[in-house]
Amino acid sequence: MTPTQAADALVFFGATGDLAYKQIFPALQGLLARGLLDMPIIGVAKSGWTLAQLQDRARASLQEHGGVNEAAFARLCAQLQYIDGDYHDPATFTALRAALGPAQHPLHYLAIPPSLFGPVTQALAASGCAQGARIVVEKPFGHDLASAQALNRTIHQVFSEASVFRIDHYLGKEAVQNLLYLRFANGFLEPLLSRDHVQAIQLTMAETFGVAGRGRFYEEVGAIRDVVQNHMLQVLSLLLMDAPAHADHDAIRDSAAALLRAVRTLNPGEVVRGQYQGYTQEPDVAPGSQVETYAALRFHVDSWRWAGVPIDVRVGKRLPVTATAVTVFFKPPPQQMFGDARPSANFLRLHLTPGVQVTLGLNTKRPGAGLHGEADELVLHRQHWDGLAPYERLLGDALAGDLTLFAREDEVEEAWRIVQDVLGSAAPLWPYAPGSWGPRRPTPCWARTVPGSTPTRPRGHPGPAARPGLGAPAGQRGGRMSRARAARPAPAAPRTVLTVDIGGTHVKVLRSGLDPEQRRRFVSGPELTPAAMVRGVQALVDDWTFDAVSVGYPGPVLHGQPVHNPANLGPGWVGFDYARAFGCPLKLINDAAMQALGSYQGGSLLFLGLGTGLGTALIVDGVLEPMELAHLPYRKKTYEDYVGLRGLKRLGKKAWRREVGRVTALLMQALAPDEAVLGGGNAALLEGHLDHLPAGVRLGDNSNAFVGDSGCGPTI
Ligand SMILES: NC(=O)C1=CN([C@@H]2O[C@H](COP(=O)(O)OP(=O)(O)OC[C@H]3O[C@@H](n4cnc5c(N)ncnc54)[C@H](OP(=O)(O)O)[C@@H]3O)[C@@H](O)[C@H]2O)C=CC1
Ligand SMILES: O=C1O[C@H](COP(=O)(O)O)[C@@H](O)[C@H](O)[C@H]1O
Repeated sequence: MTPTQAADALVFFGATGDLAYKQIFPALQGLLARGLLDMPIIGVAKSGWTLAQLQDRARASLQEHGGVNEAAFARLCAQLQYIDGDYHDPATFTALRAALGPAQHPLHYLAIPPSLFGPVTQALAASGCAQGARIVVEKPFGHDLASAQALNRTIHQVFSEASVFRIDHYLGKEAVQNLLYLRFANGFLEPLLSRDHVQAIQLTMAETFGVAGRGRFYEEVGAIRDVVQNHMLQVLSLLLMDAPAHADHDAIRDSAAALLRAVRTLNPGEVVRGQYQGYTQEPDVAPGSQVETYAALRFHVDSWRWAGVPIDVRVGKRLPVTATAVTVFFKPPPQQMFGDARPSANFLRLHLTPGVQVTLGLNTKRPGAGLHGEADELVLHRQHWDGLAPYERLLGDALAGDLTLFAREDEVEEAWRIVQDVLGSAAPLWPYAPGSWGPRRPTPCWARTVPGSTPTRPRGHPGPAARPGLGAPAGQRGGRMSRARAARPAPAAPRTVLTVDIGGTHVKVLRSGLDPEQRRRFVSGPELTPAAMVRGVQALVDDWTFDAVSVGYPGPVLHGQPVHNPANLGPGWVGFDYARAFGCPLKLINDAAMQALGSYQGGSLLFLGLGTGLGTALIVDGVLEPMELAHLPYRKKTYEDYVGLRGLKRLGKKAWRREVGRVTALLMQALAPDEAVLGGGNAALLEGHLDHLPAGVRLGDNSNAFVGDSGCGPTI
């Protein structure tokens, strides 16, 4: 069969399965509604069902996934046949051959467990059902490189490559096709996408839900096989490939395959694997399962165009949002012409799910006197979601014989080669809290959520997909470009940040990219002035280079400035020009807030910093609120008098620990956080004494002070 001949029968194996229920019946109804499926539709499975039962199942599927179009559903019922039989039984295929009748070019869709792809292909050949036919193969295509190669060999014994449609539903997404179109239909964009202008790329696929009843399947794959080997690498190949000679299937696939060949095989040392807490309690999941539900991976493309540009991919289940987006960060201008702080990074962000959105991050002049800038976003978003659902588009293309949106043999094998060394337990597995952005430790800076790279729901996205022809409001085609003042700051450029943590006994410093063990410190105390602090820091770090300074200040901060002097240090901290003294862009925040950020894993968190004083901060659903609870009355004094250093000295360790427990319990009662973290220099005295503390309390890691505001911390 040549690729341009349209199919004259559709056979779908796996008719009673989960995918058929969630995706295939809605796609069939969509195709029928558009008049593209005027042929026999034959479902094959082994449930022992009747045709009427399959029709009932189809109706239930449509009711749950977009609604029933009665006219199209009536056609579906009229055209639908059902063959009940085991795929290992040749009689099933004899029955299929008979049901196909005069059809010359059937399309066989294998929506079945991957272990059956080979046997069903062979049975199709043996029964004569493969003659003149095409085949659609679900994902995952293989389990690793060797099994993918073996499956390709098996399939090619029966079908030529031009008749094999390896489905990756990401390629059927409107936004993924828009990525291809945007790149090569706009002349200005293409020259910018190279190492000359790009400093980093980040692709995140986040899902709030877990394995959602697919525990058995997930146990065999894990996140890397499930979505990195296929969806993520397809997106990267379209984003990074050179321009194809034409828009036809082979030219596009040639470019994508050439790109994949240049992607370096992943190194386990540049992969972080995580598993959400509670995964092993999911149905069909092994108690001690080592399967990852989260992965952060650093890719390198060894090509003239992309050499040296870090490409970070993060995927995970039970993360804070459901969204997929890729962000290209551009290099800053070569000179800083204006006196204000270094401008935010320019970026191009493509939201891939849900909906379609393109965002360009720019710096523009703030209206008013002087030349001062602010971060702006130009946002192109669809008013209504009226694109074809991916399965409808892909099945329609396969029926028509259009291979453009299907993965080719060499692409699939290259993708397996790329992930091959990081499959299974090649990298250690770290737990993470559901609703957080993945494991905290020992996640390197690059693998954490970089400010601004975090996908949120694109603006204007109406939520669940409304399907055309089903009584949904008529979709408005075309996009709308708006100039949107960024609701939160545009992403900071990935850059080197010196973090300074000012404490009552020591000032500690660390540069981003260094190990926490490499932090340095000098003694502070009641005499320390800000000028002395700056001199001390500069002396300590004169062999380090950095682009910006981040200061954790031990007192209340408003609009980036101290509100009053720290209780335990010298005078002069209010009104001091810290940025001028350091001679570079600087951000100052409350020190407890900084540590809280470093400890935050989602939900609501109360942070108590047990140092010379008592630092307090609360984060609720990503909103940070530094607080000054230390000076509230407690017994005859204040909280700080009991749990700060003075309290420790006066009471002794044992009684101090009891007071820490009481104060923590009181504050937890009042503020009802999901958890409390006790950090600060004296928190170490609680190790081995956690029985003094209420439930829901954990000890923080003091290096979080450097994580929280080093430019690698979570987006708040
Ligand atoms: N579910 C999803 O969300 C997604 C699934 N996929 C892929 O789609 C494919 C199908 O997945 P899914 O629908 O979840 O799987 P299910 O286990 O839900 O369904 C499997 C289907 O195959 C049939 N089947 C299995 N073994 C036999 C056999 N020996 N003889 C006859 N029929 C058999 C089952 O029939 P019966 O029930 O009658 O036994 C059922 O219809 C897989 O490749 C999966 O990776 C891809 C993306 C998403
Ligand atoms: O293939 C898969 O994709 C889905 C995500 O697809 P999306 O279109 O909703 O972004 C993922 O949840 C699933 O685990 C995986 O098998």
